[in-house]
Amino acid sequence: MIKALLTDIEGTITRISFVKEVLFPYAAARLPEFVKANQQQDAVAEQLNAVKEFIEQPDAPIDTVISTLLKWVADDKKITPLKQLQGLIWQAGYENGDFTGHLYPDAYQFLQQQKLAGQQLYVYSSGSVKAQHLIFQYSDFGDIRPLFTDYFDTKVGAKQEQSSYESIITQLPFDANEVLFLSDVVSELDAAKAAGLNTLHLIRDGQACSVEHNYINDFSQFTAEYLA
Ligand SMILES: CSCCC(=O)C(=O)COP(=O)(O)O
Ligand SMILES: [Mg+2]
Repeated sequence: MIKALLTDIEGTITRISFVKEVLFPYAAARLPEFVKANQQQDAVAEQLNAVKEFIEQPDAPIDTVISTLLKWVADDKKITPLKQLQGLIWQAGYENGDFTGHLYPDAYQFLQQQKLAGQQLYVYSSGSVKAQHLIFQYSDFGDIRPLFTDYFDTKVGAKQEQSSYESIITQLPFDANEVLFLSDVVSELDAAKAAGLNTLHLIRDGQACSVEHNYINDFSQFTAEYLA
């Protein structure tokens, strides 16, 4: 019996185009200036050092670090230091009202209903925990952070890795078979399933079908059978 839901963000409860056409370009446009202006701050310096470590160039100049980060943005790489820096940059965008966090109305209604019904709600996204807090604090439906019990990002590992889900489960008061993972990406669902979690595939365009996982096109199609 399902006691907790673990949800992805982009493509599952949030429109992909909001992330790719609003959030990513906003961060990319401001990243060089942000990094140069804040490179001495601990939170930023830590991520810049992580980039240098990743590219195995401990003495890389700041311009090399910035061009590496921008290449990762262009390639949509889910590499932890990039995702952490994006979260820091998005803060100003949300606070200035440049955008609000997109949430599908059916997803918002679903999350509210499940919370009211007693499910614990958790988030696992490649976006940093800070970015997750921001999208929910400044969501289209206001501050919805109270819906969620806890948040996980790539600090537990990549979303395609079975070990990431095993690590999350060790941090929850539930067994893997009591958790339902929601995502739009088959490789993530495969990894979660291998770790013993239940899975539900969100296929928002309504065209494809899923053979390996239960699937729905939006949360209006969610039924109690997925909680059994
Ligand atoms: C927290 S909103 C930004 C999401 C993001 O940066 C991203 O890469 C999307 O990853 P997800 O795991 O939510 O599909
Ligand atoms: Mg996703």
